[in-house]
Parts: sequence; structure tokens; C-alpha cells
Amino acid sequence: MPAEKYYAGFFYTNKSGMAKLTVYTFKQINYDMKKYDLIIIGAGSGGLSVGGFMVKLGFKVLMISKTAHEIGGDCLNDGCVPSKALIHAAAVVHNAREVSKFGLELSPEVDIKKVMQYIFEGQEVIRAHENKDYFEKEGFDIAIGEAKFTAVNQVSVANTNYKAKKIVLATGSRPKKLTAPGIEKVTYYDNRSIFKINELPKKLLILGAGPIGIEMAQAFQRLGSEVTVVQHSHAILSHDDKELTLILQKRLEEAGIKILFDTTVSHFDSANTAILKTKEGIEMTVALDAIFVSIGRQLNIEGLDLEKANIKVEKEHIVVNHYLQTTNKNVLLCGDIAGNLQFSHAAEQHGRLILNNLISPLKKKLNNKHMSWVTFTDPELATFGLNEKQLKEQNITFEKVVQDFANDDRAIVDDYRYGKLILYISKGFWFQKQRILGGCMIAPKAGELIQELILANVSGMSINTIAGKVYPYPVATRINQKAVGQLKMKLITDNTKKLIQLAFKMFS
Ligand SMILES: Cc1cc2nc3c(=O)[nH]c(=O)nc-3n(C[C@H](O)[C@H](O)[C@H](O)COP(=O)(O)OP(=O)(O)OC[C@H]3O[C@@H](n4cnc5c(N)ncnc54)[C@H](O)[C@@H]3O)c2cc1C
Ligand SMILES: NC(=O)c1ccc[n+]([C@@H]2O[C@H](COP(=O)([O-])OP(=O)(O)OC[C@H]3O[C@@H](n4cnc5c(N)ncnc54)[C@H](O)[C@@H]3O)[C@@H](O)[C@H]2O)c1
Repeated sequence: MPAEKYYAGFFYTNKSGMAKLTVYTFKQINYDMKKYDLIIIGAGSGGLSVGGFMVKLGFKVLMISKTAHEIGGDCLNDGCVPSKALIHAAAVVHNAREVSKFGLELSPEVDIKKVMQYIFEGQEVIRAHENKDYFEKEGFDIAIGEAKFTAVNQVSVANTNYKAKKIVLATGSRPKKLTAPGIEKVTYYDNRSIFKINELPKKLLILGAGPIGIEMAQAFQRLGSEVTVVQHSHAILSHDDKELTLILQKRLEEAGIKILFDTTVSHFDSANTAILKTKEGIEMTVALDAIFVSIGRQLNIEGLDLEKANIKVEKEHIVVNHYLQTTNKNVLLCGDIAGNLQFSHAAEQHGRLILNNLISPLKKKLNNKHMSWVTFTDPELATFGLNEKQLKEQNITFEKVVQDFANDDRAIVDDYRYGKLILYISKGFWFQKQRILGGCMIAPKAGELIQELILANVSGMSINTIAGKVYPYPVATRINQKAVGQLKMKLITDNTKKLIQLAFKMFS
């Protein structure tokens, strides 16, 4: 840091020949203070979604990243991209094994180094347009180092001070650490280390059955690990519909994954032995070669000197309002750090809201009523809009439609008759607009199949549009029409039948 006071002095001789010293003191002048319209701390999904557009609009933007390698954030480096590449590799291996159904025997042994290479190569393709040089060419200023607030609108990085009218804090989150006696004895992985392994763990113990734990459980089981998942509550994927998560759980268990509920680690006896404990206090021993910890996320708020910018923290979360403003209205939160839904697309949604509110007098509030997410297991589990509990809490009347796939032609030929779609549709009569309020689906590629339903939800489209659409036979999305059709069939009562029969007599 530069000194706060500077001193300057000079000697001179007065008229009588006496030597004199005059000393001037003055306060620090920040010659190195750089000024911006916007500073973004963190170059992940959130930071990038705000910065790119502001630069295109001609604003002076500084983006700060802890290290050059971390540009792209968790999504590119340790999250979505490597996990989805791993899931793809595991699906290829799984499909190769599946050919035995048709008389061709293959028992692929996985070379995990090649899988890691595949992941790395995919990341490198994306890194070509998510790196320091690229963003500098695009018009960003980039500072590398840990940012700290030094005053209300001011941050410092590597001894340089920066000031801006607005600051976006997008420092993301990191995996929570598991603490248990003896943990130092075991090979410990989390999402920051699992995509760089050299050896496939023969026995993998996964802690936490959220989206990370469940996606990785299936991928590693398919690659050849013997997987046990330990979850300290009674369900996998607790943010999704239980009726659908039970279908997924059954399929994972049938594939050989062991899931232990209401259980957690008590301690580790050795590098290869975990002692687990159920809620009832029953102990059991599990053999392992490594553990993978996915027990939730911790927000990256430490070391930022938030108090110097008057930003309040309560219960390890930054206090934030619906406009994503902190207690310092010029500092906005974007992405995981906002403590809301932790998805790349949620970070992008925050980014869009912030952009709107930076340049428009019509300020928008964060609203998750159209949010969606997909867990990329096989089958995928996709969820969107409002769920049953939220609809009831908000006193919104709705009809629940449950469509199973047992008799769907596409599900029959492609072997996913276990699939299920649940829709919540607003109440209405005959031609009155009925709209899709939310729903969820389990099926292979459910994340893609559900997109037209999400569009209908977001745009407030009448279900008549889906009911009247002509779908090529046998695309998988015909199931969406079938579900909506269930409501239309309810309109056929004794009275409507009589009316239609009368119309037949009169008009045919
Ligand atoms: C294994 C895994 C799989 C996932 N899969 C999906 C998925 O399929 N779909 C999905 O939508 N989401 C997925 N997510 C979640 C998604 O990755 C995150 O929600 C998203 O990356 C959050 O973006 P962010 O910008 O908030 O934070 P990040 O992407 O983590 O970016 C934060 C950046 O800030 C930097 N930073 C931190 N502190 C400082 C500091 N003091 N100074 C300067 N820079 C700092 C960090 O280095 C980092 O680059 C997954 C996450 C994981 C872990
Ligand atoms: N496909 C996707 O979109 C995707 C994929 C992966 C991650 N993500 C995002 O990343 C976030 C973090 O994922 P996550 O799975 O780490 O977190 P999570 O909080 O969703 O799940 C962690 C699970 O671990 C359990 N748990 C906590 N402590 C435990 C312990 N000591 N022993 C056993 N179980 C324990 C919790 O009950 C919880 O069910 C998710 O919320 C999601 O938003 C998204």
C-alpha cells in the first residue's frame, strides 16, 4: 500500500545568511488510482454475464480474477463443464456395455487418464474464448489477484487501487469441507480435485446426495467404481419432486449404487475404512479407496474486507435485497455469492437483472417463479416453475396432471417406459386460457424435452397451443401434448357429448 502521508522539505538561506529548513506535509495522492464505470470481482458465470455486455455498450470495465487460470470460474474449471464431460464419457462406456442385450459382448476397462484428457480437451476449447488475453482484446481491463475493499467504492488488487461507480461482487462458492476424526488418513476428493485424477478409485464413498453427489455417483459407477452414497437426510435431490427422485433412486440402486439414508460419517479408522453412523446411532463399516465430498457449498466472502465498504454479513451470507443490492447500494451480488439458487444459469439471470437495473429507470426484482434446472443423470430429472408446495403457499388454484410414459410409443421403442411427467396447470373452463405453472419430468434427455413446456410457462402461453400443435411421429415431446390432452379429455362430460352429437346431426 502507498504511504498515507508524504513529506517534502528544502533548505534555504535567508537574507541574514541563516540556513533554514521548511517542511511540507501532504496527504497521499493516489497516482495509481484507476477509475472505472464498473468493477467486477470474480470472472465466473456471474461476472462474465454482466461484464461482456457492459464492455460491448462501451463502458469502462475492470474484471478481477484471483488467478488467470480461474477465469471462467467453477463452471468451466471445476463444475458444469468437467462434470458434464465426465458424464458423457461414462455414458459412452455404459452404452458399450449395454450392447450385450443384442448379443455383442464387450467389457470395456476404462483408462481414467484418457477420460481426464477428454475433459481437459473440452475445457481447452472453451478456454480459447474464456481467458485473460481474449477478454483484454474484447475491451476489458483485467486485474489478477485477490480483491479487497479499501473504501466504499474502491477495491485494491496487488497494491493497486481501483474505483468505480458500481461494483459487482461475483466471487462464487467452494465445496464445504468434511471434518471427521481420521479424515487425514483417506484420499479426499471434491469437485476441485476429482476432474484431475490419475487412478479410478475401485471403491468410492460419496458424501452428500445432492446434484453433485448423485451425478458423480452414476458417472463413477459407470466408469467402473463401486459406489456408496451417504446422505444424512432421507432423500436424494431434496429440491426435486419426491415421486420422481424415487424413480431415479431405484434405477441407481438397480445399477449397483448403494445409497445409505439418515447416515453420516462418524470417523475414519484407516485409509480404507469409514465408520458410518445412522440417526438411530447404529454404526457400520464401509470399505473405501477414496471419498468424494459433495455436502454443499460455502460462499467466498472471506478476505474481501467487506466492512470497509459498509457491506453487512449475517449468518455467513451477505445481506442482499430483491434488486441484488447489498447494504452498500453501489455493490451488487451476482451468482452463487447471492445465496440464492446456485446454477450457472441463475448467475446469468442475476447478470441480466443487474444490467437492466444499471441502465434502466424501471428496476427489476429477482423472481424465481420461472426458474428451471436439470440434474444430468441418466435418466435426467428436469424441474421448472412453481411446485405443488409453492402453489399452495401462494393460494394459486391448479390442476395436477401426472403423465406416465408406459404407453408412449417412443418410450416403448427407446426403452424408458419408467418415465414420468408432472404438470401444474391453472384452472379454467373450455376456451378460457389455461396456463402451465410448473412441472417436472424424469426421462432420458428430460432437460431437452421439457424446454417447450418452459417456454409455455415463461410466455404465459395457453395449453391450447400445445394441444393443437402437430408433432412429427414419434418425437419424444409428444408426451407433452399427451399430458395437456388429459385436461382436454376432462371436458368430455355427458352434456358436452350430447351437444357434440347434436352438432353432428346438424352439420355433417
Ligand atoms: C461439480 C459441479 C457441477 C455443476 N453443474 C452445474 C450444471 O450442470 N448446471 C448449472 O447450471 N450449474 C452447475 N453447477 C453450479 C455452477 O457451477 C455455479 O452455480 C456457477 O459456476 C456459479 O458462478 P459464479 O459466477 O457465482 O461463481 P464462480 O463461477 O465460482 O466464479 C467466481 C470467481 O470469482 C473468483 N474469486 C473468488 N474470490 C475472489 C477474490 N477475492 N478476488 C478475485 N476473484 C475472486 C474465483 O476465482 C472464481 O473465478 C455445478 C457446480 C459444480 C461444483
Ligand atoms: N445439474 C446441475 O444443475 C448441477 C449439478 C451439480 C451441482 N449443481 C449446483 O451445485 C450446488 C451444490 O451441490 P451439492 O450437491 O454439493 O450441494 P447440495 O446442498 O444440493 O447437496 C448436498 C447434500 O449433502 C447432504 N449432506 C450435508 N452434509 C452431509 C454429511 N455430513 N453427510 C452426509 N450428507 C450430508 C445434504 O443434506 C444435501 O442433501 C447445488 O445446489 C446446485 O445448485 C447443479
